[in-house]
Amino acid sequence: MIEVVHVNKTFGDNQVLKDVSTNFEKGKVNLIIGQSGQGKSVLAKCIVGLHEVDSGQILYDGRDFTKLDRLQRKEIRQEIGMLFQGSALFDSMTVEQNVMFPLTMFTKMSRKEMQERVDFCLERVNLAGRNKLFPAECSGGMQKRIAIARAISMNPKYLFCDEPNSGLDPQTSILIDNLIREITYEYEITTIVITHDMNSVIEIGDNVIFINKGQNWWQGDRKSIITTDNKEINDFVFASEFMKEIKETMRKH
Ligand SMILES: Nc1ncnc2c1ncn2[C@@H]1O[C@H](COP(=O)(O)OP(=O)(O)OP(=O)(O)O)[C@@H](O)[C@H]1O
Repeated sequence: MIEVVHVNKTFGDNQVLKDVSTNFEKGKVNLIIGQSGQGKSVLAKCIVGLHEVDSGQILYDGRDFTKLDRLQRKEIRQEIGMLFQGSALFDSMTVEQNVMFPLTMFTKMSRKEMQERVDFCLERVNLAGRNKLFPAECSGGMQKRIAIARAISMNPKYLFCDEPNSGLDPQTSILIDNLIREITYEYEITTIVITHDMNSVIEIGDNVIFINKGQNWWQGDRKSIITTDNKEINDFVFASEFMKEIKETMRKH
């Protein structure tokens, strides 16, 4: 579990995060949603230590990241898998080399152990045998799955996904969402997904955190999002006529 406790973050005279407290639960898909510019990325960057908080605590299973020194932070960072927007694969490396990269950087595994781990991770994302391809030879959905294989290669306790569905067609988005959910449940990972995809909210939102005006405005699961009367979240999630219809249909059942 990751706990965020009374976190504040200001840039100049712009207070972006205002006393944000929330929990990201273990073995669950935790979604951060909200309009553009409300502080989602700043919150995520504070959690992984890319921004220092002004005040407050970030607890990784009880370990206060804000109080740790560089080496202690490094230990926690090695427990974090990152899935970046646009996959961020190395174009000059093969699929296998991309997935192996964190293992060569951060572990003392033998070549054989690394190979076994890479094969296992590629198998897990349904890319067995695609080891020698280059990213340019792979579709957008495949690239995302390679990035997921790389993110889980170190057996992470925590998984951060920044807009995992951006640039993907609806069907492939569902496949990626399902994969993220399966992996989260299977390995009991604390997964945090920043998303603008309302389909993901309804499909995989075990714990949804709605950031509005720099605050944790609303929090609940995908079922309570259907029934909430909170105006701002309703306006945001059910903005389109299509989403309004889905809400009405789901409310009736
Ligand atoms: N490094 C920075 N320096 C100064 N201001 C920043 C910095 N990073 C973010 N901000 C400001 O913080 C606010 C929130 O930005 P943030 O990137 O968290 O929004 P977001 O909710 O993730 O939006 P989007 O959905 O568009 O990615 C914005 O006003 C932005 O200008």
